[in-house]
Amino acid sequence: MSDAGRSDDRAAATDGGASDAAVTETRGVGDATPTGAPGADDVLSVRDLSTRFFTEEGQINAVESVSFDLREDEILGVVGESGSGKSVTALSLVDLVETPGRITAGEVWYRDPDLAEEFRGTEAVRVDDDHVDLRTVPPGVRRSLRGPSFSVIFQDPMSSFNPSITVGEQIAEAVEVQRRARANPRSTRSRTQGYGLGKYLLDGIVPGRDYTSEESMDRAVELLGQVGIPDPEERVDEYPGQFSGGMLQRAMIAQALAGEPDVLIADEPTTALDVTIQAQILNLLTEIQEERGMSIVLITHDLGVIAEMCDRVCVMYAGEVVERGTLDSVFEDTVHPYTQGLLGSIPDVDDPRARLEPIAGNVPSLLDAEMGDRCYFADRCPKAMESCLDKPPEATVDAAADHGVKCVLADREYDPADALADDRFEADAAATDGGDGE
Ligand SMILES: Nc1ncnc2c1ncn2[C@@H]1O[C@H](COP(=O)(O)OP(=O)(O)OP(=O)(O)O)[C@@H](O)[C@H]1O
Ligand code: NI
Repeated sequence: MSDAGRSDDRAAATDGGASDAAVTETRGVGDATPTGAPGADDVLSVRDLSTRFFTEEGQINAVESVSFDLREDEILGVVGESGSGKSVTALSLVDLVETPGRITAGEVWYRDPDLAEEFRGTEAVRVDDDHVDLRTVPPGVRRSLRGPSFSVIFQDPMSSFNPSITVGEQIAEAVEVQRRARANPRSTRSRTQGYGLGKYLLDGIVPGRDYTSEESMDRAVELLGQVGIPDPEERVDEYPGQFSGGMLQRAMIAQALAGEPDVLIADEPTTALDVTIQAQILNLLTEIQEERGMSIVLITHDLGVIAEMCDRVCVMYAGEVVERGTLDSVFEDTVHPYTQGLLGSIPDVDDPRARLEPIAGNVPSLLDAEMGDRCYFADRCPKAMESCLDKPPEATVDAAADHGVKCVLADREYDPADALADDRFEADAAATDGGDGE
């Protein structure tokens, strides 16, 4: 497999063509590496998405050329340690990255035949069959999709409620936005006008009282009940501050479901909850997903949750997707030592006394200046070799299982004789500082 067409420049993320060259050569029949146009059953196809934060300390590469497909009716798990770029990826999908952050490259193809029809032939908007690259549509249209098309359950429930509006009104508003969008699917303008209330107070718009219909309020009560909030008829009139963290988390899930979105992005939706409720909520998500045919991106630290719920999985490390594929293939034919490490840290249900083995070392800072151009996991990797000082291209493990990995072990066995000496990283860093780039 040739590495030839590969640009060494990290900025190659902005130049999909060059960085894809090597990947294309490794592709098998099943289109394992998501580099081409979105497939017909992909609700969402992300290509080479990069998001950076431009801070005083320097440029932080929070999301580094991430690509994946979200299929219709599937749950895609995104897993990785703290700081691996999961939340920033989620925010990037819905265009909610805030300054000093910015999406610097990539495509976010969303399947929406009406939208595609509306923009087909326009110059600035990229359309591919039924898919539209959301990065190229006007920002107002992008916002209008939040709710009826995309919903996000954020890690921090406080951030998605306005403290001065009752929980019920905010959920009812999400119901109304969805109803308007459904009533008028072809008109982007009507959606855009509908946008702005409920959870979109992120943009500082506050709905007036009595804005929501009784019908939507009834639906809000129903949704609160569904997510396990006791006495929903009463709680619906309370303010977010009157809810405990766990209750608010559930209310946020109700709010996200109110829009009946095509795509639900759930960022650690149950971290704040106790184990019983956690299981309840996850069951609820699965049920609703099956009932409504929704696609879910489920972000979690917990590979156990992934194993239970997901069809497909993306493993993130240091801003990159390092291994991805169907659950079975990634769990059974694991290639990346990082994935192996995460799997090793799942509690063994059959043997509760089994020790957890967290991966030694820490996630790198993601500061561009400190990242270099090699496998980012190499300095924690029990199988690091000399070749890991070069950036590994994504290789196909099993095309049929959509299983790809960024690791040299994809096509060679680990040989302890090749083990990398500990001081090689410093030597490599020194060489990079000396400016050996081409
Ligand atoms: N507002 C910000 N300003 C600067 N850097 C940021 C900002 N938000 C995120 N980052 C950086 O982006 C990186 C990825 O963060 P992210 O929140 O996506 O990680 P995560 O995988 O979701 O972690 P966790 O599991 O803890 O939620 C972090 O290392 C952080 O340094
Ligand atoms: Ni996060």
